[in-house]
Amino acid sequence: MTERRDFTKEQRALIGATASLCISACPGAGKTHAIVQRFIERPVRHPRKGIALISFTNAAADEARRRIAAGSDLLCVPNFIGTIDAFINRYLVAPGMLERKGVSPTFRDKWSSLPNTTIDAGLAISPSLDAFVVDAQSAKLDIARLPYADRRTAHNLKPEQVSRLERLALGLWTKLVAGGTLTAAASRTALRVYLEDPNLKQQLAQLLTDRFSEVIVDEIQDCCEEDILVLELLREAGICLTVVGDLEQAIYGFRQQTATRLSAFLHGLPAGERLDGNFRSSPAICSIVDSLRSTDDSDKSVGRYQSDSTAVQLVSFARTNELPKKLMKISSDNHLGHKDMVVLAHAANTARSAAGAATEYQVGTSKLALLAAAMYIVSDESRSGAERSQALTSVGRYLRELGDDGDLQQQAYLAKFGITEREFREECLRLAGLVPDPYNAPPSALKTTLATATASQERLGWSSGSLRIPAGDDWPGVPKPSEAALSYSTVHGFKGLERTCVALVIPESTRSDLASGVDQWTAGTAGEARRVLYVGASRAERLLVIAAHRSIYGEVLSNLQRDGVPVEQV
Ligand SMILES: Nc1ncnc2c1ncn2[C@@H]1O[C@H](COP(=O)(O)OP(=O)(O)OP(=O)(O)O)[C@@H](O)[C@H]1O
Repeated sequence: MTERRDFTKEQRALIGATASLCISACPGAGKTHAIVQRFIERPVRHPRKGIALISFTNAAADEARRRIAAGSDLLCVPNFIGTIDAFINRYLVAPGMLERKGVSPTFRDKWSSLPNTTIDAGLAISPSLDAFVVDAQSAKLDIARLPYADRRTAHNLKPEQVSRLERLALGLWTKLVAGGTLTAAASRTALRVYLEDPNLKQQLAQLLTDRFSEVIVDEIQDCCEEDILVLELLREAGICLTVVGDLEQAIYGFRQQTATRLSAFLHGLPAGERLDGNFRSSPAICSIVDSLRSTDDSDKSVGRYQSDSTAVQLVSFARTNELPKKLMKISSDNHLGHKDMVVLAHAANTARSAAGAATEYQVGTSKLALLAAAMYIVSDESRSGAERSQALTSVGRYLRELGDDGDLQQQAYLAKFGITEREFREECLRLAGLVPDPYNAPPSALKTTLATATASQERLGWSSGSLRIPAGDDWPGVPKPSEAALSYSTVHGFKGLERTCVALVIPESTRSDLASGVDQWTAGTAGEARRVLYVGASRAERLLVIAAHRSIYGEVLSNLQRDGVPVEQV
């Protein structure tokens, strides 16, 4: 089962409640631990029904699974542990689509994981279908979703050219969805449609009641509008609902639009006592978390660092590439190893650079170069599992585009070649493993190796014939190993996680969202940018380093002093 621990009286009240309940909690209050324990103890169990434990990110769902012993029956049907997207896909959209269209859908993270999903209108750019905001009736190009290099070109397109792209995008989207392939956004569009049909809504509610006696939702503050629709459906269906969260940790923009509806929903649930004991962080960190919070709630350090007197460390910088050295020195001065520190920032590039990692690479646009980069990343053990898995998806996509069946939907393609999705990925992995470092030799060598991979070509139906060798038989760009001096993440990506030492980077005031969070903090106003600072700071257990650009350093220092946060300038 889980790690042994003594739960507090407040945590026990959450674990043992026998009816629906809404609990708010400070960061590090152990709400995730408590709800995992509730999932295990199941005070509202039913002999045939399961319990669902829903999180908002894959990382959080993985963490919940990790805390429940591997192989435990609790991880199996009829129980569910996963993200809200997976819950919606499996228990609402899949049965809804089967009922409505007689099709069992498949779900993809992004359209770009599928072949032939770029929109080619004979213009200077061919955006991915992912760059469009689509509902069932219209598609709209969202320039912010384009690669940086394409944005200027996109801004210069004539209105009729944009309309042409949008028409083609809507056509492709409609074709893919009708064939039963959906991304998370498409799935939510379908969900709305299904829940507007009273009969179908009733059927789906019945399916949920037959399946679950209780649904537990972690991080309730992250709900968007469709998620609230689902919660309302669960409540109407009479399923016991246990929801926990911290409204101050709402750091996704859509929360703004849903705040009122979410509050109304939460007010309809019986409220439990707020959990205000922070097991994660030292007193100094609890103190800056209180300062960053826009309400008057105050937390108490009650965990293993409650007697630690280390102050928050404040460091100034002019350029982020000065930071790796400074941060490493701070971690050694505090007797911490480099692995104990994570560098967090709002933007991935800032975090990457402050951690001393290689910058993003440009590998060119030829299929051979793209395939080489994806194969290289798949085999690069220094990269994260997510990055390598995404690269494997890209290998699959490029191979499919090299075949005659690129237009077939993935399910039809797999059926045609008599393989499962898993076998498809294994084949892609095998192929990538043939040339773990394509950059050791010129592009023509990779092309020759691919031409001799006949078993893979037959099994997956692709051919290397159309691959062009880049000019001069030289690689246009080479992905550098992603070995960073320190580990790093965006604040959003590190939500729900913790580390002994966190370095939170606040870049130059004119360019950064976090700097506007500092303005909100100074002015005492609530805002998402301030909440991002709050989430970032509250990930630290023993040592929090605030790396503030020199343009904002003074303001950060005076806020800390104003609120009595123990601070040391380093
Ligand atoms: N009763 C307890 N006794 C000791 N340590 C605890 C207890 N409950 C939780 N913890 C520890 O506190 C830390 C935070 O727990 P958890 O991640 O569950 O908090 P959380 O409320 O979900 O945090 P957040 O919302 O900030 O992500 C973990 O390291 C956990 O092991």
